[in-house]
Amino acid sequence: MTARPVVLEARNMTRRFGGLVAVGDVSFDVYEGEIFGLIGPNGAGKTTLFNLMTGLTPPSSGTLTYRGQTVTGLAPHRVAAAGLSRTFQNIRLFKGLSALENVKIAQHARTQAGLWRGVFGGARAEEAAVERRAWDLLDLVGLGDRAGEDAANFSYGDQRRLEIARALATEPRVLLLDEPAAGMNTSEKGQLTAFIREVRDRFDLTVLLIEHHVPLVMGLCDRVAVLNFGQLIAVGDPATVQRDPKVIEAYLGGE
Ligand SMILES: Nc1ncnc2c1ncn2[C@@H]1O[C@H](COP(=O)(O)OP(=O)(O)OP(=O)(O)O)[C@@H](O)[C@H]1O
Repeated sequence: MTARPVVLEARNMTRRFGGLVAVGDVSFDVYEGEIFGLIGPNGAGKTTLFNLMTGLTPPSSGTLTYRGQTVTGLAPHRVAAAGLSRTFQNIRLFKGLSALENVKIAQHARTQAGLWRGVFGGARAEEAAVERRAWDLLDLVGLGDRAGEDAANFSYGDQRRLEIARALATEPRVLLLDEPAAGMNTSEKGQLTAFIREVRDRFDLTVLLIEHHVPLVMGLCDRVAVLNFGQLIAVGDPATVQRDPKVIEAYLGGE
């Protein structure tokens, strides 16, 4: 794993909210193609760290570089355009719009740029390509036969799949998933490991995920980082991290 190129370098990332250090001096590397899990007790700073990495929250200090390019300080849409795309703990679909429309909207930023670049293809060709790709993505996440349905009618599991399709629509190189199993039933959770691996392989992605469901993290992730009170207390392969006394203490002491 360590022979692979580093795609993300987090260096001393810190975020304070008043007197609270939500994320304190966090540094780690993520290697190309790995599935990297971020765990920790409630309030440990996981979502804040994702927000710092994707431009939603500016860091108090520290940097994130993606393939050598500093992405901290960029607006969220610029971070996405650089290749980092994410889903949210609280699902952010457009309710009242169909699954297909939800995916098409997510492609919008990319295709506008493409519209100006495309000398030979007109708007109609562009629209057809958007539509085709949206269908492909829905097929991939197993929702191809429900493309016309209102996203509001989907189960949690299906809404999360649709969110992943939307994230993939921006053609990311790195996919950040905030609690992909939240709200899923046991059978949906069971399918999620294979699904995330399939998405990683098919799109040649690096995947970061926050997840509370420990068996899922342990069975899915190549490496795991553990946050506790904003501090990174362990990074390593799942078996080693699970045995780490600091990690055991954080979970037993915190919950
Ligand atoms: N915008 C904010 N303003 C003030 N405090 C915040 C803000 N966002 C997060 N915090 C605080 O920062 C700390 C870390 O929160 P965060 O949501 O990142 O943790 P988490 O590990 O993602 O938690 P959970 O597992 O419960 O989702 C918490 O104490 C939280 O209350």
